[in-house]
Amino acid sequence: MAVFTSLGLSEWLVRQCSQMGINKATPVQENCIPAILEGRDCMGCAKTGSGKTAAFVLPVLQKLSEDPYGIFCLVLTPTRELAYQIAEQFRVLGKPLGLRDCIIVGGMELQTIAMNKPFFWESKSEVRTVDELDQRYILTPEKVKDSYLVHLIQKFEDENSDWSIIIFTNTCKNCQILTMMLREFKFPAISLHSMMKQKQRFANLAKFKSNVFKILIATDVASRGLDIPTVQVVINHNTPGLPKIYIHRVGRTARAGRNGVSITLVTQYDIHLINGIEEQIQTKLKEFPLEEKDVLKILTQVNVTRRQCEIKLESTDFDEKKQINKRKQMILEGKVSSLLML
Ligand SMILES: Nc1ncnc2c1ncn2[C@@H]1O[C@H](COP(=O)(O)OP(=O)(O)OP(=O)(O)O)[C@@H](O)[C@H]1O
Repeated sequence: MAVFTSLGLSEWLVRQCSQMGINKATPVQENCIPAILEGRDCMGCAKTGSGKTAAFVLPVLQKLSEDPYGIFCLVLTPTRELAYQIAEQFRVLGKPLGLRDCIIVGGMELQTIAMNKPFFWESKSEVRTVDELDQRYILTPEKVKDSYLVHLIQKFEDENSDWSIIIFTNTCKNCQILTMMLREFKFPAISLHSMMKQKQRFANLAKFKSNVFKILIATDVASRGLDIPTVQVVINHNTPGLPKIYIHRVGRTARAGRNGVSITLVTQYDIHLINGIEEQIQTKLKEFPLEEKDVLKILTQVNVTRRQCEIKLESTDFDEKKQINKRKQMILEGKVSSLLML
């Protein structure tokens, strides 16, 4: 690993990095920072949690410090939460510059920016090595996905004093129901999905980051880029349909060289999806050992609780299909870009 000064970064930036515990450059930083400093267009591709943000934030700050004038940099992100997270990195690293930033989310038109002759760097492996991330699966019968989940969380709670879990699920409705259900079981759970008001999304994320709530139940709105170093476990409540989504989701743990576990709940109908994932990540998922009889003990209680939560949700105005249709209509009418809907 190279030290930052050897990559051409100024002393003040190296000092800022070391205050954040960043002393040696990761491969994506080592390869991209000099190219960006040379003024070349650059595309960097590396595994999750490997410091891609600092790979562009650092050279941007250096260039800005050399000529601190005007609107210098526009960063586009796939989700609103990520926009705030990246702005925070700019603020922390760029503090000595008195950097001013502006976050724009939702409700604006986007324009395409043309790039020519980019420098392209891709790491050999885009996915985690087994050393850092222990990737597991649990084969579950169809309609008892939820009992396994409750049992798993119970197990983590019993075995660890300090724990934090992200559970990914496929729809906003499922996300909402799972949160209600886990709360019935007195778990400290909170949700994050795109049917929530933005203010609530930020508030919930902040509560999870500060460990007030130890379980975040989220849709794929949280699967890209979120950097919460304390997350030890990612549970896929549904098997992701695409390997790329799997890679992004499980990449929310084992960040920056830390260890982590991912557990994917798999039904007999998802085996082909797991095969596709294993092929892409070139790793065989290992089975997560669980005592089935312990799961069966809570089966009825979990099913009844879930049904009660579904009934409770039906009595509210939570209508995911209606929301989706409304958004599609807005995109069709050109009132908003699909990118800004995430
Ligand atoms: N050189 C470094 N040494 C140690 N930690 C680092 C280094 N660079 C960045 N980090 C830390 O690593 C963590 C992950 O960085 P970052 O969020 O940029 O990863 P990423 O590659 O963008 O991940 P993802 O693909 O999931 O978005 C952050 O907490 C960041 O502060």
